[in-house]
Amino acid sequence: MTTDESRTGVWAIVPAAGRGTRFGGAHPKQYAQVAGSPLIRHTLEALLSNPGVRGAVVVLAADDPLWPGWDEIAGKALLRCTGGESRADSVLAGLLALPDEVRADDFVLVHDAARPNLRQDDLTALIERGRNDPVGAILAAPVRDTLKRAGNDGGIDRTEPRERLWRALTPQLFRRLQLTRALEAASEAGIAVTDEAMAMERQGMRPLLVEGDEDNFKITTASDLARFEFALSRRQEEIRA
Ligand SMILES: Nc1ccn([C@@H]2O[C@H](COP(=O)(O)OP(=O)(O)OP(=O)(O)O)[C@@H](O)[C@H]2O)c(=O)n1
Ligand SMILES: C[C@](O)(CO)[C@H](O)COP(=O)(O)O
Repeated sequence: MTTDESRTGVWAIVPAAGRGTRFGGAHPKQYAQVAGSPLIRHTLEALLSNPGVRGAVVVLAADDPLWPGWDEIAGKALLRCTGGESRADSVLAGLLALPDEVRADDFVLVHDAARPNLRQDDLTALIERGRNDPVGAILAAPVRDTLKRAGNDGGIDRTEPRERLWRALTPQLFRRLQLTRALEAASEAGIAVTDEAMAMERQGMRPLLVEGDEDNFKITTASDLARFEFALSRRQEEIRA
């Protein structure tokens, strides 16, 4: 960790250019209303209200119909750029759109717009532990359920071993140039990486797993929205208590 980084915080990239096909609805899920705000607002406030985050680049679809045009949240700068066909393409676009103050070896965060329920203590832990790792780190949750491999007939083929299995979450924290090169290499090899860590692993690197809260789930289907509304109301009750 350089002295500058410890003083200024890290920049975040927020991929928000998806169509939300599994979610359905008339508009992309990042604009679904929860407690009076679009989902993406909850995500951006969770990120930008943390003292360890300096600003964010939101990656939007070229035809995004609803971006409200915010240029700052929680007093932090909010930039935007246009995403691509895949989430990895969108993250690459975000990396290229970061301000010049973000140096090649500075750490940057990537966090899904679709993960609004990010806890401050998890975000802070990821930044602190990731910055002290030679490669970087991701929030993740250990698998606690028994895992089944399904057959084509809907029956169970077998139970999969779950020892040392984790579910990758976001944010994921890596150095700007290393992540850019890893994503470009995966793209050139025709490999569709589903998270940033996968691109880094392909380069022979071993990102650190930082355990995060199970409630940092991704809004993927419509039922996830009700789960977030409940989590939000529970958190607001905790604050009032
Ligand atoms: N080309 C893409 C695809 C996805 N994302 C973003 O990546 C995050 C995680 O992706 P996912 O949950 O799969 O969102 P969608 O791609 O919108 O969902 P679906 O696969 O159901 O269409 C979301 O914040 C989404 O907006 C993106 O920025 N660019
Ligand atoms: C990045 C991610 O959220 C980690 O679990 C996940 O891989 C995104 O997958 P999606 O299919 O693009 O939602």
